[in-house]
Amino acid sequence: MGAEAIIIGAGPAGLSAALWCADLGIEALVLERRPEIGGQLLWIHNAVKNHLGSTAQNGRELRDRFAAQLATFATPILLNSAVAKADLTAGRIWLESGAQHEARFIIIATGLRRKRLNIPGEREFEGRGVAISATRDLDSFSGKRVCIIGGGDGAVENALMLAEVGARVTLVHRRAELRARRQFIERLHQKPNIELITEAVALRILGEQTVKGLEIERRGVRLTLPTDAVLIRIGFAPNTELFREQLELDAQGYVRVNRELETTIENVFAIGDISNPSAPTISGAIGDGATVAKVIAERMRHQT
Ligand SMILES: Cc1cc2nc3c(=O)[nH]c(=O)nc-3n(C[C@H](O)[C@H](O)[C@H](O)COP(=O)(O)OP(=O)(O)OC[C@H]3O[C@@H](n4cnc5c(N)ncnc54)[C@H](O)[C@@H]3O)c2cc1C
Repeated sequence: MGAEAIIIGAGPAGLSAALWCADLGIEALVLERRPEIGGQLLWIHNAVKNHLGSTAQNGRELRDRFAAQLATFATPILLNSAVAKADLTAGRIWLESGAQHEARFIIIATGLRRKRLNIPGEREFEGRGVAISATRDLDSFSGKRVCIIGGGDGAVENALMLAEVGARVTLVHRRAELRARRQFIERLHQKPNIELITEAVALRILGEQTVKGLEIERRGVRLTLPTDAVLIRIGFAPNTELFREQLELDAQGYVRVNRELETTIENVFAIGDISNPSAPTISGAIGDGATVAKVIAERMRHQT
């Protein structure tokens, strides 16, 4: 028998939906494009203290606990299985490999990705001085010049962490005011090795074998900041391009859902960060997984 529900994405939302489906007797199949489950949990390198009922040294530790709990059920989770195409009305999904899956209920839990600037040099120097993902090896930046682009929590927190290991940090932000939380901004102003450049736009990343500079434009004037590394921390975007033609999205690409987390297509749900632009959290994603499974169980009960 095929699955009754297909869950796309194995972050907290998808894993919670899988757990609840198993508990409620719904046959589910999870499709995850990466080689391991966890979604953004794998990017959390600090302690997770705000998840009720369980703290963790980092997101990976929390992920391991989710995985252990899920392993007590027999829900199939296909890794390296990126969904490439979907006919949501027909409940049909195609993987990049060409394999096809079908189910009456589709649960989309594809989460967020880090935004890129799409400027010259960004892809060319990625891994050779340019970083989009989280910075783990902080000590390697000691004594180095680092430009960080962005003005939210991620950018300012990274600037503080790097300043603390002795990097010379320039924070480049396109607006006049930073968007980060107040505690971060107060600490930023106390660090002599962080320079803040506001109202500036990054134009291109320069280098040869490795990064040598960042060209920016500020109030109509172009200048090059000499630097050893460029970290891009300009926020997140929802992974919803695949469904753009079929679902109703808001201006930022987040899926619009009703109170049952159902999209504009019957029996197609969007849960977790992709339908929650204002408050993306682990707890919220997990709650969505529970809600969607309960809604599906109720529909199945009334139709059998
Ligand atoms: C640095 C950082 C720190 C954070 N700290 C906290 C914190 O302290 N507390 C807190 O509550 N929240 C925190 N968050 C937010 C939290 O991690 C997210 O809200 C949560 O992970 C959202 O879960 P999700 O399942 O909706 O999406 P995600 O975790 O993004 O998972 C989505 C999954 O879908 C997969 N996917 C995407 N497209 C496809 C496709 N086409 N086919 C198959 N699979 C696909 C992805 O690979 C991914 O595994 C933090 C986030 C970050 C980045």
